[in-house]
Amino acid sequence: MRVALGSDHRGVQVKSRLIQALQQAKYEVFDEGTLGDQSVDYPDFAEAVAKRVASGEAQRGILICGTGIGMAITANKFRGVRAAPCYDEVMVEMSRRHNDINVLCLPGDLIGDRSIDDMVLRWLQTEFDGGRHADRLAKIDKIEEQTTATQDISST
Ligand SMILES: O=C(CO)[C@H](O)[C@H](O)[C@H](O)COP(=O)(O)O
Repeated sequence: MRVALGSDHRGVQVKSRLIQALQQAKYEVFDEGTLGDQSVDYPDFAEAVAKRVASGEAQRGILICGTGIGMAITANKFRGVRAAPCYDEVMVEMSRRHNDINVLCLPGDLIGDRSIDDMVLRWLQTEFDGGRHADRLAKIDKIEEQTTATQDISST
């Protein structure tokens, strides 16, 4: 599985640690930056990761900023991306089983001493439950199609 990772300055240390853990676990990794601790704008990195996932070049994305919120807002602008901030094991597992999220947004500032590597590996390995949850995701896809079509019409 190919995984794209991105962070802003608040998530860069967590990103480095995760890249090592994922490579050790034999995942193929794209590092979309940032690479240093200078202040940067999280939408730039969320865009890079979301494009990898939306295009199919990566099956999953992981974004880390202070809270994960801005990353999720940005990534969800891309068709086919389902992103959410998750901060503990239960959120991580349910985000896969019920919502089939493909971009995990982590709060670098709030994760504390939790084992982030284990949390992320659990997220990567948890399957979607399907069934009634798939019907709900289909409704979200329909809304996405309708709103995109409306936006296209109003911009002409
Ligand atoms: O979630 C975020 C954006 O919604 C993050 O917490 C950012 O990392 C944060 O806003 C960056 O703030 P800074 O004061 O410029 O470090």
